[in-house]
Amino acid sequence: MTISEKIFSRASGKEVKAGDFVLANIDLAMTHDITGPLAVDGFYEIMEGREEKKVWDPSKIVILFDHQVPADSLHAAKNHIMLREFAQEQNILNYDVYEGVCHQVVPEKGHVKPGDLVVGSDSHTCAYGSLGAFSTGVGSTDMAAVLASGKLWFRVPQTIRFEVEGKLPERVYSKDLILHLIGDVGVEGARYMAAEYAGSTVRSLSISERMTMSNMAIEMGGKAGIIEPDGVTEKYLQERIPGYKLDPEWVSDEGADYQDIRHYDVSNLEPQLACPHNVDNVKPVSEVEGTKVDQVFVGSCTNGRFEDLEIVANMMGDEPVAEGVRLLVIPASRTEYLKALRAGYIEQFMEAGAIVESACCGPCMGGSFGLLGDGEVGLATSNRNFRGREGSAESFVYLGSPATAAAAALTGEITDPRKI
Ligand SMILES: CC(C)[C@H](C(=O)O)[C@@H](O)C(=O)O
Ligand code: SF4
Repeated sequence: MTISEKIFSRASGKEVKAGDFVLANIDLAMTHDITGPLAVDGFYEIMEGREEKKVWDPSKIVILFDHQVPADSLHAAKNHIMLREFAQEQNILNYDVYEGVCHQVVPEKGHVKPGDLVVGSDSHTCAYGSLGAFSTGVGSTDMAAVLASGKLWFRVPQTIRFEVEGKLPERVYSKDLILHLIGDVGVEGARYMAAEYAGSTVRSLSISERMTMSNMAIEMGGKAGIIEPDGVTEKYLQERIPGYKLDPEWVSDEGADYQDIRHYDVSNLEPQLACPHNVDNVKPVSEVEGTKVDQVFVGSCTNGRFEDLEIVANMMGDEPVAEGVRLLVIPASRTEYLKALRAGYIEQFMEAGAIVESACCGPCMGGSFGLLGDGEVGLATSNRNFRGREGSAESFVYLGSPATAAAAALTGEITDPRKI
């Protein structure tokens, strides 16, 4: 069995394999300020006529505010009021108004562990696969059903395994690797499959770097982006769940039935960029060098952690942001912000002329602020570059690693970070 088949077997109480339809028990459900209100409406619709209108288990629900914080419109403010009231009424204690981007906060607070079945009403919920959970995004109506019953039906997905070997060269990171994989298989390459990342390269990555890879599984159509848990996972969890011990069950069996196994050697991988307007339009940075940029955005659930900010800070040193370029730095959570603050990086960014905002999604999906205007070019460490994603439909978004972002912030154009 693959790790995903094992998780679905446990969650549905019977042995299942890829292709089976199951009704599974959910271990954790996450919703946020954009998709939450619709899920809550749906929940009350399901509950109509019942005397007790209670969620299935308040301790297994997490509600976070991140896409439009602080409220950037009256509509957002209304959504926030509704969710706060819902959390209070339902006794949902795991809710927070300004803790940061959901996909950073959920693992950071120790809500997810290997073997869990997690759903979130956000497509990048696949990020928690970095901890060996089967974690996937669902729509608000599915979330309504989960809030009411704690169950959801699934077709157990096939698995596509990515075996990655070799040491990542200097200034080449897990973001470059995942972009490379997406470029290779395409935006539908893992459609409805669990993307399983394995091999010595993946093993050598920190949880932060693994999160970047799991986060972007959806950009190849993946249902999940799962990494078998190991000592690195155990250590991360022990810092969050006192006494946590890794259960050796949560790995794929030798000879498990895969849809496809793909092999990669990253020893010579160059820094990669997803070019406008699709995440699978991936090219080595060297091919796009010299393109002028108007805005560099360092942040999001993909690459807004302390480690990412550290890469940018180290590359920038005491150099200023290039003239005419807006560098927008938005840490992914309050915790990551504080770590960067204490390390002196926030001060460094401010001195360099950057705009530093508190933890939220920022311009990642063209939400609250930092939008690109007609004809403008942005380079972002986030995960999507669809037309209009960060503002104007006439703007252009490139996606790259924090190092590639730092290089562009320093030079004002797309630059190979290995040259800095
Ligand atoms: C707002 C939400 C539905 C959306 C998602 O599901 O991914 C957003 O987070 C995104 O990244 O596009
Ligand atoms: S940071 Fe971007 S990708 Fe992540 S949840 Fe927010 S909008 Fe979605």
